[in-house]
Amino acid sequence: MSFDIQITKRLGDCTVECVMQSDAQLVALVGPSGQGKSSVLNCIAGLIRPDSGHIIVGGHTLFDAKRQIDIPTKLRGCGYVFQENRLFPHLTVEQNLRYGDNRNSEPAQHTLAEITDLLNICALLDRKPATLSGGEQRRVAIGRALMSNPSIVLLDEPLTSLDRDRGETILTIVDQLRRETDTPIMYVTHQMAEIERLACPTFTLS
Ligand SMILES: Nc1ncnc2c1ncn2[C@@H]1O[C@H](COP(=O)(O)OP(=O)(O)OP(=O)(O)O)[C@@H](O)[C@H]1O
Repeated sequence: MSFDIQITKRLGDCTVECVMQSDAQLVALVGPSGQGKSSVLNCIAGLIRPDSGHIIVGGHTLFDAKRQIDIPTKLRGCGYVFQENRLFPHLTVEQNLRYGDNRNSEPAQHTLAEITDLLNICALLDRKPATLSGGEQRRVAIGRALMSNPSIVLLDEPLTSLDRDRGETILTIVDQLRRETDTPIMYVTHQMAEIERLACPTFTLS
């Protein structure tokens, strides 16, 4: 099973509950703003700790409260594309990409050349993030995530602040990732149009 998740996490006054079981390589997590979607991604990435439950992705148990399993963040292999990109402003695009370079001992799934080609960012390698458009920054952030040889790709509202054409470019890249790799991908959005376009199983939080 690609995703077997059942967690609760208290955030301030509310408790987020996520239940997700799917064999699909790509799943979407949808819901209105403030419902806890990013917090679920943070739990999967190991940035915050659920209060209860388990997280199993691609057959790997990342967290299990009962069995006292809590794999450290750096060993979880999450390629996380944050809503706000979080590129390093003092590094060039190439240095940002190489920061994520093959952070585990597995053979690299993709070379720098393949990733820059896939994302159409070859011409940007010497530029700093501040000189890039929103769509270019998002593609570099996706590239950095892919360079880490991820076991899971987490995309947090990747179309935020992009116009329709640039958004479509990102959706095409997600489609390509789905076709060309078997890496589980979780796609967070609050836009039903994106879900319809990706045609993937969709989960909500309670
Ligand atoms: N450390 C925290 N302490 C208290 N409340 C928190 C904490 N982290 C998040 N929250 C609250 O939990 C709720 C869920 O936040 P989260 O960012 O996960 O939602 P989201 O669904 O991803 O929202 P958006 O779509 O706007 O990004 C929000 O109300 C947020 O204010």
